[in-house]
Amino acid sequence: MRADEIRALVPTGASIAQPVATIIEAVRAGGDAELERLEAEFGAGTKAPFTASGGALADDVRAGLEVAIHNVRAVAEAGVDEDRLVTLPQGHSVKLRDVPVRRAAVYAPGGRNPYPSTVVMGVMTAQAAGVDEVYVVGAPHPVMVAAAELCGADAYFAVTGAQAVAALAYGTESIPKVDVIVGPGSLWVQEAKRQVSAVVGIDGFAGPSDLTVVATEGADLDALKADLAGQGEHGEGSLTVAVSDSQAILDALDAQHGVLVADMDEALAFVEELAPEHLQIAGEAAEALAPRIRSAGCLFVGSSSGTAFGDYVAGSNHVLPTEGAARFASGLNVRHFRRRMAEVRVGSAGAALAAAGVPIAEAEAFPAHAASMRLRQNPRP
Ligand SMILES: N[C@H](CO)Cc1c[nH]c[nH+]1
Repeated sequence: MRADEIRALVPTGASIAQPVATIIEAVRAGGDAELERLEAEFGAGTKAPFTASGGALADDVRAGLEVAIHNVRAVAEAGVDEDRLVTLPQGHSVKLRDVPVRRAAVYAPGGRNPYPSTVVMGVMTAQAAGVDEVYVVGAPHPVMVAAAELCGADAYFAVTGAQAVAALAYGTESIPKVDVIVGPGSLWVQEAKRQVSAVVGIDGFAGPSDLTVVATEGADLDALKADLAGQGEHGEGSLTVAVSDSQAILDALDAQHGVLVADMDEALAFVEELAPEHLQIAGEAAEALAPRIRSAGCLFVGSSSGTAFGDYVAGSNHVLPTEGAARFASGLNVRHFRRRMAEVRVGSAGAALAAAGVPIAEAEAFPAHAASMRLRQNPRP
C-alpha cells in the first residue's frame, strides 16, 4: 500500500465544519450562558469514568508524573531561543526579541480515557516558554485536575469540546480569552481550533495517533509488537504500520499495514512520504538510518526506545503532528508559545537608510513613505 493510500483512510474535520461553526458563533455571541447550554447538551466532562477521588493522586502516579514534569520541562527549556542583536552596515541595529505570549490554554482530552500525561506535556512546555498564565481545559477528571495542580497550572476550566475552544478564543464572562490553544482532543475540538486559528495561535490539527516501525535484522520483535499494540490502544482511527525488508519480520509484527521494501533506501522514501507521528527504527540498520530521517513527529531509535516512553516520561513531547503533518510541523514545543519581535533602532543611520529606502518607496508610488524616511536624514532627538 502506498503512503498516500494509507493516509486517505483517516477521517478529517470537514464533515463537521458547519455544526462546529454554529457552536463557535453561539459562544462568541452568547458567552457563558451559551457555553453552559452547549456543555449541558454535548459536554463529555461529567460522563468520564472517575478512577481517583478528591483530586488525590496515588503515590506511584504522583512520583511518575514528577519524573515526567522534570523531563518535559528540561527538554522544553532547551528550545528557548535567546534575543539576538544584529548590527548592520548602515550603522543601525535590529534586535530579534523572543517573547512569550501572555495566556495559553492546554486542552486535555478526557472523554474516553483521562490524559494526565497530556496535562504535563502542555503545561510544562508553556511554563518553560515563559507564559504568564497557563490554563487547562477539559473534563474535570480528578487525575487530570490533580496533574494540573502538580504542574502549577493557573486554572482548570471544566468545559469541553468545540464550545471550550470557542470560549478560550473569544473569552466569556468566566473564561479569559487566551493567545494560544494547544492540545489534542476529539475531531470537534480539532475542527474548532482550526476555525479559530485566525484569532488565536494553535499548535495544529491533532488527528488519531499513528506509529510506524521500521525493523531490520536484529530488532527485538516482541518489543516492537508491544509498541504497535500500545498505539493501537488509542482506538478508532489510530494507525500502525510496519516496514521491513523481511516478510518474516512483517508477519511477526502484525501491524495494521505491512510494507515490504527491497532495502533501506526504499524504507526511507516510504517513511518520508508517510511522515508518521511516531517513528521507531530498530535492528542493525537503525543507527545508520536515524540521521537520514526528517519527516517524523518524534523518532525513537533502537529496540529499547519504545514510543510509550515518549508518551509519558522520556521528556520528548507527546503532542505531535499527525496525518502526515510531520512534513512541515513540529511536536509541541516552546515555539508554539513564543513569538519573535524585531526591535529597530535607527539612531544616526537615517541618511544611509533613506538613500536606500526612498527610491524603493517612490518606485512603489508611496510618496508619504518616502517623505517619512527623508525626514530622518538628520538624526532626531
Ligand atoms: N500516544 C499519544 C499521542 O502521541 C499520547 C498518549 C497519552 N497517553 C498515552 N499516549
